[in-house]
Amino acid sequence: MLFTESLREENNDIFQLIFDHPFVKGIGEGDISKEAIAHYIKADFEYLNAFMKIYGLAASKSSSRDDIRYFFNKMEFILKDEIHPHHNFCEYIGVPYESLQGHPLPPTADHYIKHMLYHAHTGSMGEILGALLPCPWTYLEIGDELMKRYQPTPDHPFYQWITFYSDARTRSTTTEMRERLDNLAKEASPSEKNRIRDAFRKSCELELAFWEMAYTCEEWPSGKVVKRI
Ligand SMILES: Cc1ncc(C[n+]2csc(CCO)c2C)c(N)n1
Repeated sequence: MLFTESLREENNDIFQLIFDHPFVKGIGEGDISKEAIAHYIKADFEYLNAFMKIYGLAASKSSSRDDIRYFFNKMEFILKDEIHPHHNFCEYIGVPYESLQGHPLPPTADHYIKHMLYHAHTGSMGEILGALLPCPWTYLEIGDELMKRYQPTPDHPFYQWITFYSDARTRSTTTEMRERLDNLAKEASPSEKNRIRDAFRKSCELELAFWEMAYTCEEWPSGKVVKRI
């Protein structure tokens, strides 16, 4: 069994909890509160910024031009394309995208970003990819699950969102990242493989927690945050 096949199997419990999460089901049903969507976009705009920075850190740890090109292309894809699903959500709630940018992160998004940054700064390339992979993989499977369960047509309010993630490009992002990680795993020691497993599972947990954060409009316990300058 390939290393990433074993990761998928070990974390199937979390994948199923994600498919059954009320926010994710709400995408399929075309019914989510405006507050939850706005909360999601505010955090996810910052999440995508962090994701691009992590690709940059991974590029700085790359030893071949092929690897540098790979991370560069992935950054460009986020900048140019990954914003389309955000636009779909913004149009649905009738709020300009710009007004949802630059907000402080709620605790779960803050945790997720710092978890990825930790592995990017301290870990091997395998560990970085292990922390990043649940992002495209869970969204690809959400897209597939929603297509299967709800068979949305172009008049569905989240048709663009669902088809974006069940599209061939999210599939190839996932497949390429898996192939890179499977190749690295062939050379990895048992302790490194365990660190990759840990990074992967925590990112799966944090993907699930991110949906819950948006659904419950999670805030910091005091209700106050220090604004960044
Ligand atoms: C919390 C959260 N997790 C995953 C995605 C989806 N996503 C973000 S970047 C990317 C491409 C990776 O190269 C994908 C699929 C999201 N928007 N927000």
